Amino acid sequence: MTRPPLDPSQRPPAVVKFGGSSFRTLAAYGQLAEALSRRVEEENTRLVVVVSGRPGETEQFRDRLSKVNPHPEDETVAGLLTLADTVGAQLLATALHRQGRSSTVLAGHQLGLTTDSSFMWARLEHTDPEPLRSAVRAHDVVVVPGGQAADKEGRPTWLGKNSSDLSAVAVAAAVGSPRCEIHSDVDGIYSSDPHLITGSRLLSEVSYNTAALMSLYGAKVLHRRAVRLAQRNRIEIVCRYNRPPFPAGSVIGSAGSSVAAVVLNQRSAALRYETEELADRAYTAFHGANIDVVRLTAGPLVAVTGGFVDLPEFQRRNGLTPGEYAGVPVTAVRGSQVVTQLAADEEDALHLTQRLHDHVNRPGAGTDPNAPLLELQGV
Ligand SMILES: Nc1ncnc2c1ncn2[C@@H]1O[C@H](COP(=O)(O)OP(=O)(O)O)[C@@H](O)[C@H]1O
Ligand SMILES: N[C@@H](CC(=O)OP(=O)(O)O)C(=O)O
Repeated sequence: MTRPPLDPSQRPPAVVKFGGSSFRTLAAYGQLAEALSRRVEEENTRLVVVVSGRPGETEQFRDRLSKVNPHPEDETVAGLLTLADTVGAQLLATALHRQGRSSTVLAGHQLGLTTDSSFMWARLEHTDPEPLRSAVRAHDVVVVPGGQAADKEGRPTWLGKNSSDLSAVAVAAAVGSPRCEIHSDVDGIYSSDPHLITGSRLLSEVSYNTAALMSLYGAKVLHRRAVRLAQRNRIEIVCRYNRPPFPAGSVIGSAGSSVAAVVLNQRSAALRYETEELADRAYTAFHGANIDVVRLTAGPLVAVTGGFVDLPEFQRRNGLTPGEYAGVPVTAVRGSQVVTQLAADEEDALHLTQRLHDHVNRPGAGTDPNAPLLELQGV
């Protein structure tokens, strides 16, 4: 006797995220809706799909806002910049409806994710899983705009720039899914940015600690707080390419061998302060605001990684003596060791990264996590 298939509304849905790079054309919405619909049928599963706005759209909103008010209050920034992801979610939902697929959009204030009231880089404080779970019971596909949440008063908050990964992991935790699949224009974490650095290698198994470390120093692909939230909830992150058949490249979990990687983010900036004490104060202020920042030890230096922070305005608002621009940090990572060097500008950072990457991957370099990385200082 064959058993009836399990009712998909009773099982955790698959949680998948598609970054902005998945929606370079409007045709991408229809193509993705078709592929998602097929997955619902073939795997007899329900889906929660977290989507980002189209590439550059969030920044277009920022640009418009700054023309109306060059120093807008955080609440407005959160209210406006999160709209790009709302647009993306609605476009995907309507593409799914066109396929005849039942779907709904759950926006930040409906999701059950409650944050503090810091608006710009808000911290998740509480999750009520019920809104998501009941939407999953009612629809084949629930579409969630990334980066959105709400504070206790129901006001829209923003989890910060590029925070859709964090939304996806928070959603996976809420619906009890053991896995979160993150789709992008790369199929995983590489030993350096594969679009810029020749010879970048795919890292198939990466530990939470290494992924979080690379992200802290500015590697795009995965959001640092998403990795940490996944680690706390034992959720495996599977990185996949964003076109069918969505091949999986890297898995981020508790396993993962020691890797050698070089992190480049041309938007990162190091600031040099007059004294160590001023650098400490600046670090504390950035860190307290939930912005990715590293206190470099080679001097009174602070690296604000990942970009999209108005540094002069942040320092002014926080009463900090402004630091002087000290260059673009480039960081070599092996195991838990890190060495950061400063490049004069974006162009120089690219050359430095290539040199460091060639060096750590030279034949016979080995992967011993305890071998000193300090030798890199002279490269
Ligand atoms: N170590 C790395 N491994 C893979 N990709 C990286 C790395 N460092 C930087 N990147 C960049 O991250 C990009 C993917 O992140 P992102 O632009 O945020 O994608 P999405 O819009 O899909 O979320 C890649 O296109 C790649 O250029
Ligand atoms: N609106 C978000 C979308 C996002 O998180 O983008 P991505 O998933 O492409 O990094 C942003 O630009 O910050």
